[in-house]
Formats: sequence, C-alpha cells, structure tokens
Amino acid sequence: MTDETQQTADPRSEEPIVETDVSESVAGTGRGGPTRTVVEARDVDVYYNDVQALDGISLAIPENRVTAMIGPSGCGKSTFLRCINRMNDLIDAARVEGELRIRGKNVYDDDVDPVALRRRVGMVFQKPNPFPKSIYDNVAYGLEIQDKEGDYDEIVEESLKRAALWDEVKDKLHTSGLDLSGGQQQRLCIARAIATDPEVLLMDEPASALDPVATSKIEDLIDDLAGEYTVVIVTHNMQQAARISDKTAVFLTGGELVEFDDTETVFQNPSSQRVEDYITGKFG
Ligand SMILES: Nc1ncnc2c1ncn2[C@@H]1O[C@H](COP(=O)(O)OP(=O)(O)OP(=O)(O)O)[C@@H](O)[C@H]1O
Repeated sequence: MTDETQQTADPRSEEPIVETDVSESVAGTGRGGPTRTVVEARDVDVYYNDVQALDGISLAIPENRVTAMIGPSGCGKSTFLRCINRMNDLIDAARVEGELRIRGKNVYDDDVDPVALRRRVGMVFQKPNPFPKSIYDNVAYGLEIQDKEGDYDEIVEESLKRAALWDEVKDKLHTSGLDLSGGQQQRLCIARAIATDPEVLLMDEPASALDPVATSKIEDLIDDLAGEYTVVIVTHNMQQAARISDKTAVFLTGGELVEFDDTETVFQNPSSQRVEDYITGKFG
C-alpha cells in the first residue's frame, strides 16, 4: 500500500471518494488473478460497553471476489460485517475504534453519511426479511426511497434476473413477497439489495435458515454475483466457505483474526494449529 491517493468520483456514490493506489496490496485469487482492494480494515477494535468483541482487525477485501468470515459462535464475525456499513452505529453499546476504509476513505470520518454509505454497501440477513409488499415493490423500494431515476420496470426485472428469481416470479410480480418460499424470499432480498447497485454486498449467514436445495441456489447465485460485486459473507458452514469463497478470514474466540488468506490455503495449509483444529472440527 502506498500513501499516494487520488480523488475520484465514483459514479455510484454521491460523494467523491479517495481511491488509494492498491497495486501493492493486490489480492490474487482463484477467480481470475489480481484485483484491487475495496474494503480495508486497519486495526479495528469494537467494544460493547466494556466488553471487547473485536481485537485489532486488519485485512484487505478484494474487489469482485467472495470473502468469507468464519469462526466459532461469538467470535465477532457479524460485528465485523456491521463495521463495514456502520450498522453498529445503531447499537447504543457499540464503540468502534481504528479505520475501516472503502476505496481508501475511512467510513468513520465525520463527513461520511451512514445512510449514503449503506446505499453503497448492501446487506442481506440470515432470516429472509421481505417487506409485506408485492414482489415488485420489494425490489423497487430502495429506488423509491432514493428517488432514483430510471425505468423501474426494467431495473426490477434486471435485479430479479440477477438474483436468479425472475423466471419463478415474472407472472406474479404484484403478489405478496411473503407468499414466496424461504429460499425465494432470500433471493428476493438479494434482488432488493442489488437493485440500487451497491459496490459491496454483505451477507450474514444468508443460507443458514434454508434447506439444502435453496442453499445450493443461493451459493450458485453468490458465485455469479461475485462477477459484479464485492461480496463479504459470514458463514458457520465451513464447507460453504470452502466452496464459494476466494478469501477466508478465520476469527477465533476473543475477537481475534487469526488467519486471512486465499481460501484454498486456509483449508489445505492452515497457518496454525488453532486454525487447523477449528476447520477440522476439533472445536467450535
Ligand atoms: N448488541 C450487542 N450488545 C452487546 N454485546 C453484543 C452485541 N452483539 C454482539 N455482542 C457480543 O459481541 C461478541 C461477538 O458477537 P457477534 O455476534 O459479532 O459474533 P459472531 O461470531 O457473529 O457470532 P454468531 O456466529 O453466533 O452469530 C459476542 O460476545 C456477543 O455476545
């Protein structure tokens, strides 16, 4: 990483961002060679009141790749995910220290509007949470609240296609999103998240409430989405992390990041006994 930065206007962002020359922090991954860093954590600590949940996290998340966060329950995976779009701001007890940069700009700087940030960083949760609205309105919702210009019919169709749901719902767009199956609801939530064209897509255990067939569809979808989005996924399922991610971050108890590397390396040649014990199921 160099200190040289340049101002660029990101067409998908309302505010100018500082883009860092990341040529030296290029992440080579299995999904087609080198890429740029989009999200970079520098020495991030998170506390809930006096209890420390994350301890000195530093890592660089590559563009248009899938990065998985794995680790035992309570090690801080979701907390880290929520640092990226400042969802921890909504938790009174939470305090974040350190820097969380997106394309070089610290999202905790005073001049960053968290609402604008969350437009650039979409999120999909564990439990599908469509609004009690029609399928169409679920996807169009983000466009409406942002007063986005454009042909909504076209954007809704495109988003549903990208979320691999269009064929199943194209004849019932004006029925309730709540009438879909769990797996379809989750793909609807993904369509809703991508309709506003975010740069980063955060997914917090997006398949853990789904059956194996629906899970497999979500995994295929994540693989496809990585062509266009930078995906960061929290998962409890190590096979899933191994199947779908390019990079894997292993968090262990105490909120420590103990390994961050290409997924293949983490699973085939872990750097420490602790990580090996975790991924081979000896604990956690
Ligand atoms: N809102 C909160 N208030 C207080 N403590 C919290 C809050 N959210 C999380 N914590 C604590 O922070 C630590 C990390 O929690 P977090 O949910 O980030 O872990 P996780 O690795 O995502 O766990 P899981 O896999 O079980 O979802 C835990 O000790 C948890 O109890």
